Amino acid sequence: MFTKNSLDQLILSKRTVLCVGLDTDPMKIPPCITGTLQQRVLEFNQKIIHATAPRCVAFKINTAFYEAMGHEGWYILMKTALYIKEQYPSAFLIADAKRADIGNTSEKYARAFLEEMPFDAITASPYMGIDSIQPFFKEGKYIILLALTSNKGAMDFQLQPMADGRPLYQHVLQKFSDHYDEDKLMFVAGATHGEILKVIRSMVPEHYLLVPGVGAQGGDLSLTLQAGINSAGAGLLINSSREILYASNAENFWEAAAIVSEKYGI
Ligand SMILES: O=C(O)c1cc(=O)[nH]c(=O)n1[C@@H]1O[C@H](COP(=O)(O)O)[C@@H](O)[C@H]1O
Repeated sequence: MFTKNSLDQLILSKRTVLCVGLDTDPMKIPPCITGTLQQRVLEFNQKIIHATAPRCVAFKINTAFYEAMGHEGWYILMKTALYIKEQYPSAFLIADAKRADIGNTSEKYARAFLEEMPFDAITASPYMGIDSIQPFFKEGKYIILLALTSNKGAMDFQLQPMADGRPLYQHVLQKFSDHYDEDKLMFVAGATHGEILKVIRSMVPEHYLLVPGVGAQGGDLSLTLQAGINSAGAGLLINSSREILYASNAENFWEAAAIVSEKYGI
Protein backbone atom coordinates (compact mmCIF):
# COMPACT_ATOMS: atom_id res chain seq x y z
CA MET A 1 0.00 0.00 0.00
CA PHE A 2 1.38 3.38 -1.05
CA THR A 3 0.79 6.91 0.26
CA LYS A 4 2.28 10.24 -0.72
CA ASN A 5 4.77 9.94 2.14
CA SER A 6 5.84 6.41 1.26
CA LEU A 7 6.30 7.39 -2.39
CA ASP A 8 8.34 10.42 -1.31
CA GLN A 9 10.54 8.14 0.82
CA LEU A 10 10.94 5.65 -2.02
CA ILE A 11 12.07 8.40 -4.42
CA LEU A 12 14.40 10.02 -1.90
CA SER A 13 16.01 6.70 -0.97
CA LYS A 14 16.43 5.43 -4.55
CA ARG A 15 17.31 8.91 -5.83
CA THR A 16 15.25 8.58 -8.99
CA VAL A 17 11.83 9.62 -10.28
CA LEU A 18 11.78 7.11 -13.13
CA CYS A 19 8.67 5.14 -14.05
CA VAL A 20 9.56 2.55 -16.68
CA GLY A 21 6.80 2.15 -19.24
CA LEU A 22 6.33 -1.45 -20.35
CA ASP A 23 4.73 -0.65 -23.72
CA THR A 24 5.98 -3.87 -25.22
CA ASP A 25 5.52 -4.29 -28.95
CA PRO A 26 6.28 -7.88 -30.07
CA MET A 27 7.51 -6.50 -33.42
CA LYS A 28 10.25 -4.56 -31.65
CA ILE A 29 11.63 -7.31 -29.42
CA PRO A 30 15.31 -7.96 -30.26
CA PRO A 31 15.83 -11.00 -32.53
CA CYS A 32 17.99 -12.77 -29.93
CA ILE A 33 14.76 -13.55 -28.01
CA THR A 34 12.95 -16.44 -29.64
CA GLY A 35 9.99 -18.73 -28.88
CA THR A 36 6.24 -18.30 -28.75
CA LEU A 37 4.61 -14.88 -28.34
CA GLN A 38 4.20 -15.49 -24.61
CA GLN A 39 7.79 -16.63 -24.16
CA ARG A 40 9.22 -13.72 -26.11
CA VAL A 41 7.21 -10.97 -24.44
CA LEU A 42 7.67 -12.39 -20.95
CA GLU A 43 11.41 -12.87 -21.35
CA PHE A 44 11.82 -9.39 -22.82
CA ASN A 45 9.76 -7.79 -20.04
CA GLN A 46 11.58 -9.71 -17.31
CA LYS A 47 15.00 -8.67 -18.63
CA ILE A 48 13.94 -5.02 -18.87
CA ILE A 49 12.37 -5.13 -15.39
CA HIS A 50 15.42 -6.78 -13.85
CA ALA A 51 17.81 -4.27 -15.46
CA THR A 52 15.81 -1.16 -14.62
CA ALA A 53 14.29 -2.02 -11.21
CA PRO A 54 17.33 -0.73 -9.27
CA ARG A 55 17.09 2.53 -11.22
CA CYS A 56 13.36 3.26 -11.05
CA VAL A 57 10.56 3.58 -8.51
CA ALA A 58 7.61 2.57 -10.67
CA PHE A 59 6.53 0.49 -13.64
CA LYS A 60 3.64 1.46 -15.88
CA ILE A 61 2.09 -1.24 -18.03
CA ASN A 62 0.17 0.23 -20.92
CA THR A 63 -2.64 -2.28 -21.34
CA ALA A 64 -3.24 -1.39 -25.03
CA PHE A 65 -0.03 -3.16 -26.02
CA TYR A 66 -1.24 -6.36 -24.31
CA GLU A 67 -4.88 -6.11 -25.42
CA ALA A 68 -3.53 -5.89 -28.99
CA MET A 69 -1.96 -9.36 -28.52
CA GLY A 70 -5.43 -10.93 -28.26
CA HIS A 71 -6.42 -13.36 -25.50
CA GLU A 72 -2.78 -14.23 -24.76
CA GLY A 73 -2.15 -10.56 -24.05
CA TRP A 74 -4.26 -10.63 -20.87
CA TYR A 75 -2.28 -13.61 -19.59
CA ILE A 76 1.03 -11.88 -20.39
CA LEU A 77 -0.20 -8.68 -18.72
CA MET A 78 -1.13 -10.58 -15.56
CA LYS A 79 2.14 -12.58 -15.53
CA THR A 80 4.17 -9.37 -15.96
CA ALA A 81 2.30 -7.61 -13.16
CA LEU A 82 2.74 -10.62 -10.84
CA TYR A 83 6.44 -10.86 -11.71
CA ILE A 84 6.99 -7.23 -10.67
CA LYS A 85 5.02 -7.67 -7.43
CA GLU A 86 6.89 -10.85 -6.52
CA GLN A 87 10.41 -9.77 -7.49
CA TYR A 88 10.25 -6.03 -6.76
CA PRO A 89 7.45 -5.46 -4.23
CA SER A 90 8.68 -1.96 -3.39
CA ALA A 91 7.95 -0.76 -6.95
CA PHE A 92 4.75 1.23 -7.55
CA LEU A 93 2.79 -0.58 -10.25
CA ILE A 94 0.50 1.35 -12.60
CA ALA A 95 -2.10 -0.05 -15.01
CA ASP A 96 -2.18 2.49 -17.80
CA ALA A 97 -5.67 1.59 -18.94
CA LYS A 98 -7.22 5.08 -19.23
CA ARG A 99 -10.67 3.90 -18.10
CA ALA A 100 -13.80 5.48 -16.50
CA ASP A 101 -17.47 5.02 -17.35
CA ILE A 102 -20.85 5.10 -15.62
CA GLY A 103 -20.57 3.92 -12.02
CA ASN A 104 -21.36 0.21 -12.28
CA THR A 105 -19.03 -0.16 -15.29
CA SER A 106 -16.20 1.72 -13.58
CA GLU A 107 -16.71 -0.63 -10.65
CA LYS A 108 -15.90 -3.56 -12.97
CA TYR A 109 -12.80 -1.83 -14.34
CA ALA A 110 -11.68 -1.11 -10.80
CA ARG A 111 -12.20 -4.72 -9.81
CA ALA A 112 -10.31 -6.00 -12.87
CA PHE A 113 -7.20 -3.91 -12.42
CA LEU A 114 -7.08 -3.16 -8.69
CA GLU A 115 -8.44 -6.42 -7.23
CA GLU A 116 -8.10 -9.27 -9.75
CA MET A 117 -4.77 -7.88 -10.92
CA PRO A 118 -2.20 -6.59 -8.46
CA PHE A 119 -1.92 -2.98 -9.64
CA ASP A 120 -1.42 -0.13 -7.17
CA ALA A 121 -2.91 2.46 -9.50
CA ILE A 122 -4.89 2.94 -12.67
CA THR A 123 -4.97 5.81 -15.16
CA ALA A 124 -8.41 7.25 -15.91
CA SER A 125 -10.05 9.92 -18.00
CA PRO A 126 -11.93 12.68 -16.14
CA TYR A 127 -14.37 13.39 -18.96
CA MET A 128 -17.36 11.53 -17.46
CA GLY A 129 -17.06 13.37 -14.16
CA ILE A 130 -16.57 12.64 -10.49
CA ASP A 131 -19.07 9.78 -10.21
CA SER A 132 -17.24 7.87 -12.97
CA ILE A 133 -14.03 8.03 -10.95
CA GLN A 134 -15.45 7.26 -7.53
CA PRO A 135 -15.47 3.42 -7.91
CA PHE A 136 -11.70 3.39 -8.44
CA PHE A 137 -11.02 4.68 -4.94
CA LYS A 138 -10.20 1.37 -3.30
CA GLU A 139 -8.34 1.25 -0.01
CA GLY A 140 -4.62 1.81 -0.57
CA LYS A 141 -4.94 2.35 -4.33
CA TYR A 142 -4.27 5.40 -6.47
CA ILE A 143 -6.18 6.82 -9.38
CA ILE A 144 -4.15 8.80 -11.90
CA LEU A 145 -6.30 11.26 -13.77
CA LEU A 146 -5.51 12.71 -17.20
CA ALA A 147 -5.21 16.47 -16.68
CA LEU A 148 -3.01 17.81 -19.49
CA THR A 149 -1.89 15.09 -21.88
CA SER A 150 1.36 15.13 -23.85
CA ASN A 151 -0.15 14.88 -27.34
CA LYS A 152 -0.96 17.70 -29.77
CA GLY A 153 -4.67 17.04 -29.26
CA ALA A 154 -4.38 18.51 -25.75
CA MET A 155 -5.02 21.79 -27.61
CA ASP A 156 -8.42 20.59 -28.83
CA PHE A 157 -10.14 20.54 -25.43
CA GLN A 158 -7.79 20.52 -22.44
CA LEU A 159 -6.12 23.85 -23.25
CA GLN A 160 -9.30 25.58 -24.40
CA PRO A 161 -10.60 28.36 -22.13
CA MET A 162 -13.89 27.77 -20.35
CA ALA A 163 -16.47 30.48 -19.54
CA ASP A 164 -14.28 31.88 -16.73
CA GLY A 165 -11.27 32.15 -19.06
CA ARG A 166 -9.36 29.30 -17.44
CA PRO A 167 -8.46 26.28 -19.57
CA LEU A 168 -10.36 23.04 -19.12
CA TYR A 169 -7.37 21.19 -17.63
CA GLN A 170 -7.31 23.67 -14.71
CA HIS A 171 -10.94 22.89 -13.93
CA VAL A 172 -10.04 19.19 -13.89
CA LEU A 173 -7.17 19.85 -11.49
CA GLN A 174 -9.28 21.98 -9.20
CA LYS A 175 -12.44 19.90 -9.13
CA PHE A 176 -10.73 16.59 -8.49
CA SER A 177 -8.09 17.89 -6.06
CA ASP A 178 -10.89 19.49 -4.04
CA HIS A 179 -12.50 16.06 -3.76
CA TYR A 180 -9.56 13.68 -3.38
CA ASP A 181 -6.36 14.10 -1.46
CA GLU A 182 -2.77 13.30 -2.36
CA ASP A 183 -2.92 9.82 -0.82
CA LYS A 184 -5.51 8.73 -3.39
CA LEU A 185 -5.16 10.87 -6.48
CA MET A 186 -2.40 11.80 -8.93
CA PHE A 187 -2.57 13.76 -12.17
CA VAL A 188 -1.06 13.08 -15.58
CA ALA A 189 0.75 16.14 -16.92
CA GLY A 190 2.68 15.82 -20.17
CA ALA A 191 6.29 17.00 -20.36
CA THR A 192 5.67 18.51 -23.79
CA HIS A 193 4.04 21.75 -22.60
CA GLY A 194 7.13 23.44 -21.17
CA GLU A 195 6.46 26.02 -18.47
CA ILE A 196 2.80 24.96 -18.02
CA LEU A 197 4.07 22.26 -15.68
CA LYS A 198 4.93 25.03 -13.22
CA VAL A 199 1.31 26.25 -13.30
CA ILE A 200 0.11 22.69 -12.65
CA ARG A 201 2.53 22.24 -9.76
CA SER A 202 1.38 25.53 -8.21
CA MET A 203 -2.29 24.51 -8.50
CA VAL A 204 -1.76 21.07 -6.95
CA PRO A 205 1.36 21.43 -4.77
CA GLU A 206 0.75 18.22 -2.84
CA HIS A 207 -0.48 15.79 -5.47
CA TYR A 208 1.85 13.49 -7.37
CA LEU A 209 2.29 14.15 -11.08
CA LEU A 210 2.82 11.32 -13.55
CA VAL A 211 4.73 12.93 -16.40
CA PRO A 212 4.99 11.15 -19.77
CA GLY A 213 6.39 12.83 -22.88
CA VAL A 214 10.14 12.85 -22.26
CA GLY A 215 12.36 10.49 -24.27
CA ALA A 216 10.64 9.46 -27.51
CA GLN A 217 8.20 12.42 -27.44
CA GLY A 218 10.96 14.97 -26.93
CA GLY A 219 9.85 16.71 -23.69
CA ASP A 220 12.52 18.60 -21.74
CA LEU A 221 13.77 16.49 -18.81
CA SER A 222 15.57 19.21 -16.86
CA LEU A 223 12.62 21.61 -17.15
CA THR A 224 10.29 18.80 -16.05
CA LEU A 225 12.41 18.07 -12.99
CA GLN A 226 12.74 21.73 -12.10
CA ALA A 227 9.02 22.43 -12.50
CA GLY A 228 7.62 19.21 -11.13
CA ILE A 229 9.60 18.33 -8.01
CA ASN A 230 7.61 19.22 -4.90
CA SER A 231 8.71 20.76 -1.61
CA ALA A 232 9.70 17.31 -0.26
CA GLY A 233 12.11 16.84 -3.20
CA ALA A 234 9.85 14.23 -4.82
CA GLY A 235 6.18 14.35 -5.95
CA LEU A 236 6.97 13.29 -9.48
CA LEU A 237 7.01 10.11 -11.55
CA ILE A 238 8.55 10.62 -14.97
CA ASN A 239 7.57 7.92 -17.43
CA SER A 240 9.75 6.75 -20.27
CA SER A 241 8.78 3.79 -22.44
CA ARG A 242 10.22 3.41 -25.98
CA GLU A 243 13.46 5.21 -25.17
CA ILE A 244 14.27 2.55 -22.56
CA LEU A 245 12.63 -0.55 -24.03
CA TYR A 246 14.20 -0.18 -27.44
CA ALA A 247 17.49 1.44 -26.47
CA SER A 248 19.28 -1.39 -28.27
CA ASN A 249 18.42 -4.34 -30.49
CA ALA A 250 21.57 -6.24 -29.52
CA GLU A 251 21.90 -9.36 -27.35
CA ASN A 252 22.68 -7.26 -24.29
CA PHE A 253 19.76 -4.85 -24.92
CA TRP A 254 18.92 -4.69 -21.22
CA GLU A 255 22.29 -3.11 -20.47
CA ALA A 256 21.44 -0.24 -22.83
CA ALA A 257 18.04 0.06 -21.11
CA ALA A 258 19.77 0.30 -17.72
CA ILE A 259 22.11 3.02 -19.00
CA VAL A 260 19.22 5.14 -20.33
CA SER A 261 17.41 4.71 -16.99
CA GLU A 262 20.28 6.44 -15.21
CA LYS A 263 19.22 9.74 -16.85
CA TYR A 264 16.29 9.96 -14.47
CA GLY A 265 18.33 9.98 -11.30
CA ILE A 266 17.90 12.96 -8.95
O1 LIG B 1 -1.33 8.28 -19.28
C1 LIG B 1 -0.24 8.13 -19.85
O2 LIG B 1 0.59 7.38 -19.40
C2 LIG B 1 0.07 9.00 -20.99
C3 LIG B 1 -0.53 10.23 -21.01
C4 LIG B 1 -0.10 11.21 -21.93
O3 LIG B 1 -0.55 12.34 -21.91
N1 LIG B 1 0.86 10.89 -22.82
C5 LIG B 1 1.44 9.64 -22.86
O4 LIG B 1 2.35 9.44 -23.68
N2 LIG B 1 1.02 8.67 -21.97
C6 LIG B 1 1.57 7.31 -22.05
O5 LIG B 1 2.95 7.36 -21.70
C7 LIG B 1 3.69 6.45 -22.51
C8 LIG B 1 4.70 7.25 -23.32
O6 LIG B 1 5.53 6.40 -24.06
P1 LIG B 1 6.90 6.89 -24.73
O7 LIG B 1 6.56 8.10 -25.54
O8 LIG B 1 7.32 5.72 -25.55
O9 LIG B 1 7.85 7.22 -23.61
C9 LIG B 1 2.68 5.69 -23.36
O10 LIG B 1 2.30 4.53 -22.64
C10 LIG B 1 1.50 6.65 -23.42
O11 LIG B 1 0.26 5.99 -23.58
